[in-house]
Formats: sequence, structure tokens, C-alpha cells
Amino acid sequence: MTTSPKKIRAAILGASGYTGAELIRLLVRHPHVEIVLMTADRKAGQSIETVYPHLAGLGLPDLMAVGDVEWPGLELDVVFCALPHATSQEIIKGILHETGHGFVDEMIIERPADYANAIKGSVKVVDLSADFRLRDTDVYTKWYGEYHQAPELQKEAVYGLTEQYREDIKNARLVACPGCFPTAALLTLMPLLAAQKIKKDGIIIDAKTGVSGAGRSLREANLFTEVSEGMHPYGVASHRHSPEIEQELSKSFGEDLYVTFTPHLVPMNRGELETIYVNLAEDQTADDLRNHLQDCYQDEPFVHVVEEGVMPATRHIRGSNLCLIGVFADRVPGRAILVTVLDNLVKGSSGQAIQNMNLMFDLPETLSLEQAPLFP
Ligand SMILES: NC(=O)C1=CN([C@@H]2O[C@H](COP(=O)(O)OP(=O)(O)OC[C@H]3O[C@@H](n4cnc5c(N)ncnc54)[C@H](OP(=O)(O)O)[C@@H]3O)[C@@H](O)[C@H]2O)C=CC1
Ligand SMILES: CC(=O)N[C@@H](CCC(=O)OP(=O)(O)O)C(=O)O
Repeated sequence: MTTSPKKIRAAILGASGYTGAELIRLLVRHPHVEIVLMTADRKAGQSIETVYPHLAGLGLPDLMAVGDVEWPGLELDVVFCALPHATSQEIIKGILHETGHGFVDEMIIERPADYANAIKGSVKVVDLSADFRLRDTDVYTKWYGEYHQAPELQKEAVYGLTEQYREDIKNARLVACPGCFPTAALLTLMPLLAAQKIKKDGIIIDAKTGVSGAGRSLREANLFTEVSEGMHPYGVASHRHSPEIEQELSKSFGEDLYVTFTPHLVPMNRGELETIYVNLAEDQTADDLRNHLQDCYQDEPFVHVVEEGVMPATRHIRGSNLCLIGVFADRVPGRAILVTVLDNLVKGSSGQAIQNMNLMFDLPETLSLEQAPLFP
């Protein structure tokens, strides 16, 4: 007689948000995961089908306020944190505190007993927010405008760009999933810079994103009337993803570098497209870049380099964990243009988070992420 293995007990903090809903959509098909806790803020107390009728009939727990959670007895194995940045760090600090590896600071953890015995020593945290992505505390303060509440964990966290940091992610207890724009930019540029196929100077990342990237909170700037039938840049020369992209690219290249990064909001629900302009290194051609990227990603389940002449588009990745990369020669000598697409709510956040969780639990990386994109 075979016994079925015990399921991974998962919590989704911020389950009523866009990335939270996407975690639910994907995880309910995961053969080894059971969602035992879901939290919300304004929506606390409601059932998930009230908030999201598309998630009806799945037998999920109701949404709770974080402060009302009876942590003891939950015996969580993994916590997905899909909360706004700055909110995540305090809660994660509290959760990891009681594992015996945490860093005690009674001034900051006001009610550590709330978490006492709730969490097993082996609990793992997958954070979707920006709180643990930047290594340097001062850089975090500069770009996010506040002091970090858990600087030790900031140093400990593993940057969750799966294809680059797979081995570190497997052994991590806290993974900081990259932002959606950095995911596309880094998957495209890190292998090229590491192999010195492109120059470090003059990299331009022109990004377009769907409106769900801004989250579900009501913001004037995201009203239908503000967004439909037009497009506009935002965060020009000041977007928080610039230092995140530079941190990782500098590591790949081995020297500090800067990028010009400009995101644009376009009237679609989800999806992201980056057109990236680079200067080729000596003796390199666009074909060399394509061949190199194809070699790097040939065994990857989710990152694909399209054949010459094929144009990646957001409709090719919608609802999937795919990232597609196209490489084109510029007519300006010595330059190339790369086009990268992914779904901000899947590979750009929740899908990548689950990919990382699979690694952290020694499971096949593709579990619950295999579905093809929704097309047309
Ligand atoms: N959207 C995207 O494409 C991406 C988002 N991310 C990051 O993921 C995280 C979640 O984003 P997203 O899902 O878009 O955001 P949403 O605004 O859609 O959802 C935020 C969630 O957090 C809850 N929440 C808000 N404030 C608090 C609080 N003070 N305490 C406890 N819970 C709170 C909300 O509850 P309620 O609804 O009840 O108010 C909701 O469940 C963010 O850090 C974001 O930057 C990363 C990559 C891509
Ligand atoms: C349309 C829109 O606003 N998109 C968000 C990107 C979402 C994301 O990845 O943000 P975090 O770094 O906070 O996780 C933005 O540009 O800030």
C-alpha cells in the first residue's frame, strides 16, 4: 500500500490582491500544496469567492486580518508574502523570529508571542515585495524612503531570479522574488554581460506594462478613464527598479554599471514588453547574442529564445510562466535590439514565486506552472 506524502501547508498573505489571486489560481492545481491560511486587509472577513468570483468552489479558507491569525497550530511550511513593500518586512521578521534563526529586536517585533510555536523551525518564506531584493541598506533607504526594519534578513535573503540563482534558492529560507521589470531585463541581459558579449555602457531598457502591475488598490492614476486609449511613461529616471536591475547586472559583469530604464503604462490588463538597446562588444553580432542566449536557456522550461525573425508579443505569454526573448540586429553598426515579454502576474511575480517554492521543497520546478498561455 502506498501512502500519499504530507502536503506542504501554505499561507498566502495578501490573498485579496492581484498577485495573491494569481498564487491561488496556480497553487490550487499544485499536487503537493494545501492552502491553509489567506489574509487580507480591507477585505478581511470575506470569502474568496465574494472578492474573486473566478476563484469560487475551491474549498479555500476565508480571508483573515493578519492580526487575527491564530498562528499556533497552523504548522505552516511556507508563507507567500504578497503584501505591499514595507508591510512585508515586519511580518516576515516576526515569522522567522520564532524559528530560532531569527534576529531578536523587541523594539520592532511588538508581539513576538503571536508567532510563537506557530511556525516550524523549517518554515520558508517567499516574498513577492521589494523588501528584501536590494542588498545594500542605504540603497533601500534612498529608493524606498524609509529605514529597513530587518536589515539582517535583507542580507540573508536570496534574490529569487530562478534561472540565475537556482542552487542558492534551493537552500534558502527567505527568497526575495524580483520585480516584474527586473525579471525581464535580467533574464535578457545577465548572460550577455557575464560572457562580455555586450558593452556595459549605453544599455537602454524601454518597458511597457499592463495596469495590473500597479496592484488592485484604488488609485486615480489607474482609473479606466486615465489609462484607456493612450499610454504614458512614468517614473522617468527615477523608477525603483533601476537600482535593482543595476545591482544584479553589475554582479554579472563584475563592475558597477548604470542603465537607462523607462516604464510605460499601456491599456491592457496584464503583460509586459521590454525593448532593450545594447552596444555589441568587439567582434560580436546580433546572431552571436541570439546563439549565446539560446545555449544558456536551451534546458530551461520557461525561458525561450525565439528564432530569427520571430517577434515576441505579450499575447504569446498571457497567463503563463513563459518569458520569450527575441534578438535583432540594429541598422546602426555595433548595436543590437532585444525584445522580451512576460506576464507580470506569472513569471513577473506569482509564477516565479511558485517556481522558487518548488525548488525550496526539492520538487520538480514546473509543478502547477505547466499550462500554456491563453491565446488569442
Ligand atoms: N502586480 C504585479 O504585477 C507585481 C507585484 N509585485 C509586488 O507584490 C506585492 C503585491 O502586489 P499586488 O498583488 O499587485 O498588490 P495589491 O494591491 O493587488 O494587493 C495587496 C494585498 O495586500 C493586502 N494589504 C494591503 N495593505 C496591507 C497591510 N497594511 N497589512 C496587511 N495586508 C495588507 C491587501 O488587502 P486588501 O485587498 O484587503 O486591502 C491585498 O491583499 C507588492 O509588494 C508588489 O509590489 C511584484 C511583482 C509584480
Ligand atoms: C504598472 C505599475 O505600477 N507597475 C509596478 C511594477 C510592479 C512591481 O514589480 O513592483 P514592486 O517592485 O513594488 O514589486 C511599478 O511600476 O511599480
